Amino acid sequence: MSGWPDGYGRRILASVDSTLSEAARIAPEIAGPEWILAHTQTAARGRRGRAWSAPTGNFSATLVLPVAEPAQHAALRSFVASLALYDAFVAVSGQSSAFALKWPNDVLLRGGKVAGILLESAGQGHVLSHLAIGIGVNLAAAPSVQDVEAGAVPPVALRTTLGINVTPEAFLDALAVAYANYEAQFRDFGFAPIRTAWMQKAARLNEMIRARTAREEWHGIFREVDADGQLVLETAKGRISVPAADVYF
Ligand SMILES: O=C(O)CCCC[C@@H]1SC[C@@H]2NC(=O)N[C@@H]21
Repeated sequence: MSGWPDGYGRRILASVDSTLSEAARIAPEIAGPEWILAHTQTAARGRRGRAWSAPTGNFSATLVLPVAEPAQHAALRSFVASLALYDAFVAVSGQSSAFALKWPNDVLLRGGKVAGILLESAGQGHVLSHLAIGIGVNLAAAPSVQDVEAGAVPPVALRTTLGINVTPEAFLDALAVAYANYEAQFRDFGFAPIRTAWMQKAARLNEMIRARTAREEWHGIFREVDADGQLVLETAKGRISVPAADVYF
């Protein structure tokens, strides 16, 4: 992969509180998709209000997309972004079998978490005005296992796991090209091909997993991701579709 995709802008910051916060600040003034890359974030956030470790050398970026569509449809871009991340990892490492996708939107490297995605959005009612896709990749360093929730997959870094040094800028080049390809596919053909491609790279498909929210927990065989991006589990009480949860192996 090489070059930079047509129609996508790029801003590179030395330091920012969070590229997601910066995305919210610039969203009203942008006319097209814009990548924001920061070398350091001082207040990076992860899913479910968790803090995210973003030291210099790791990849911290947000893609801001002006969109005028229902939130449910826009949210499927977490799968678009996951696929793009997978392709970017393959492009920079030359390896594919080491990587897998964990529902809803983590990337695993040899079973450890190497990247995470957090979507944020703004708009009026059910229709959005912009979507921000925040992406963090442990290129150089991963937080220690004591710093993540008990039972979560252990964090890993690309450098220490595969011995590969990749700069955030080089990773952004690969990711931006891959993202633009999948975004065009999503725009032209909808979620179906994205869903199929995602499941081909899914971790633990047809295996027993646990899905947990603040209120409930389910055990079941991970059968598929449905047409709405929900996790389909075959439990002792039958098939269920889970719209949002944390997954444990
Ligand atoms: O919890 C997760 O797995 C999602 C982590 C998302 C982290 C990225 S780093 C760039 C962007 N800015 C943030 O504050 N968070 C996201």
